[in-house]
Amino acid sequence: MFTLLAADKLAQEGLDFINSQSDATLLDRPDLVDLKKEKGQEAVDEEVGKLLAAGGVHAMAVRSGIKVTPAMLENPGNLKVIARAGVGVDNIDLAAATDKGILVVNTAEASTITTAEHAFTLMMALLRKVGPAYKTMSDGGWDRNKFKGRQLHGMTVGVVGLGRIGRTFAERALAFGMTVVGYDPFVNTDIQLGSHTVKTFRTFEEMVPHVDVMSFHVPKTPETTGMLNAETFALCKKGVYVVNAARGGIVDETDIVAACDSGQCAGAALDVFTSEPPAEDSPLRTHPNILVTPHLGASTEEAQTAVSVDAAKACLSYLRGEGISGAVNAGGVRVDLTDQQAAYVSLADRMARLISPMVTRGVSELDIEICGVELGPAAGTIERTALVGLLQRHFDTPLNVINVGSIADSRDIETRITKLDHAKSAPTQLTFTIHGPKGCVDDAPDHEADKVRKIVGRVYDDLQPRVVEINGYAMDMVPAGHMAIIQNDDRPGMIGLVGSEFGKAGVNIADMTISRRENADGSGATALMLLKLDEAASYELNDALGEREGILKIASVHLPEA
Ligand SMILES: NC(=O)C1=CN([C@@H]2O[C@H](COP(=O)(O)OP(=O)(O)OC[C@H]3O[C@@H](n4cnc5c(N)ncnc54)[C@H](O)[C@@H]3O)[C@@H](O)[C@H]2O)C=CC1
Ligand SMILES: O=C(O)CCC(=O)C(=O)O
Repeated sequence: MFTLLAADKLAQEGLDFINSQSDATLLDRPDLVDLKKEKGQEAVDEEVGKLLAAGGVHAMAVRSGIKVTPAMLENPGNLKVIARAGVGVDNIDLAAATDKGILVVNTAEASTITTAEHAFTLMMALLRKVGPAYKTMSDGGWDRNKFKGRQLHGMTVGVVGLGRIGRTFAERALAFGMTVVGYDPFVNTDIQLGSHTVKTFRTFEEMVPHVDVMSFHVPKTPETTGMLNAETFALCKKGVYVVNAARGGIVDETDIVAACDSGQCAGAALDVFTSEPPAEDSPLRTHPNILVTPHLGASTEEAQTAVSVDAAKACLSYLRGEGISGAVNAGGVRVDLTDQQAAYVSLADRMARLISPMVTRGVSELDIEICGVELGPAAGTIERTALVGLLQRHFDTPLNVINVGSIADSRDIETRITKLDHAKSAPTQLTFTIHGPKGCVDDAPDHEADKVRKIVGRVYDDLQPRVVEINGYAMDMVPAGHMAIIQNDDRPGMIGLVGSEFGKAGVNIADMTISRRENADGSGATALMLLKLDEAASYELNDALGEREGILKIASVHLPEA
């Protein structure tokens, strides 16, 4: 049974969806938003932190009403996924969630049209002075001269951020007879919207002198914060209009008040604020040329229903292993795999765990060769799974496919994936080659092949995983259960020696495969034994065997049963 904590005010339809599922229960806590207003974010951190630490929450959905902070996620219990019912994830500490292995998803598509419509509404209302005209009338007045506005048709609007909402806004502006230009560092050419070409500029500074109105549709990042400020206002036409329904602070709040005072800005419409709600005495609330709405961009029945249902579905789909949609922090990871792909992901886990104890000097590079086009979609999952298997025994932090990428980055571990389209002669298989930090994985490799660790695995038609090679030793064994890998001189008596040490320790050898590799200088050969055991080999047994003449290396590992 999965429990979803609705830690914000989510539309009923999403909550009803959770309640309608036989494997899910709902913990609806819209009061957390009021708690934040009354007692602050710390009180929310404490309250949600307690709920999570108790272990009964598997998924959490939020809007922008509360923040998801590192303090809240200190001990996340069984929390596996956080869904943002909306687009902007700036209220979720992604690094903290990623470090704890928690998937973060958003519902990016569901509120696009609604938000673009709100930005467009703000632009129209701003240019026709609808806000102050309404205020005058509701105060009992009537003034037709004071509220003369401007016509959109014929004006040039600059769209900052040509993603989903920016383009949807642009389409509407074109329909109103505006000229649309844009700036987006990730859009390198002019874009075609219907029969219209939207000219794009290389920099924001190049665009602003050309526009009568500008509208922001960018995420809040270090690059976008304060991008419209006193300096860039100075480059604008006098009397420019500004719309911000993206995030507070993208337009500098002090500088916009100054620009509206000086007339450099004829008027601004803001839906979003650096601090929400803004202070009661904020000049943004009362400036005659500033129109404000309380973060209503996504607030329509249609969008809120859609984001709430999408968020609930995304959580359950991940928890059930059906798929990941809207992932913000899990690039390339998929859970909706075919049986064959899933079998190769399981093989990757086993191969990495098996080889992990033989990597004694750390890892600097992992080369993953995936032979077989049918495994292509699973490449990201295979990569992350291999890293988890390789690194987990060396870390106290629980690793998973979500957090392992950032942990590997923080340790300068480079992963390279080569995808090969197998020819008829080459079977579908995975090969991992692990390089140590100083070009070696081993303190004193006797053989060139032991400078790296290489393991090759395949899955046959029975979907059972097989290891077919370790460092040049050919074999064919299902890696499962308690296992030991022993490298020894290839000479008579070694099998007996190993058998008798295990026998003395009372550990039964259930299966054994032996492979021989010639020494490069022709001086003889070494062998690799891969043993399946009925129970774990103790440290003492490993130590005792490791001391025996002719035994070069021994490592043991426990893998899931196949
Ligand atoms: N007011 C509200 O209630 C809502 C506000 N939003 C805000 O709208 C933003 C945009 O949403 P979508 O269009 O769905 O996102 P999107 O990801 O489809 O588009 C964002 C665009 O911004 C561009 N961009 C990134 N850095 C930039 C920079 N320095 N300068 C110019 N462009 C840059 C990206 O290349 C991308 O094309 C969200 O990040 C969110 O903050 C979204 C929904 C509701
Ligand atoms: O209504 C909300 O939850 C805010 C929507 C929003 O800002 C977003 O989706 O990014």
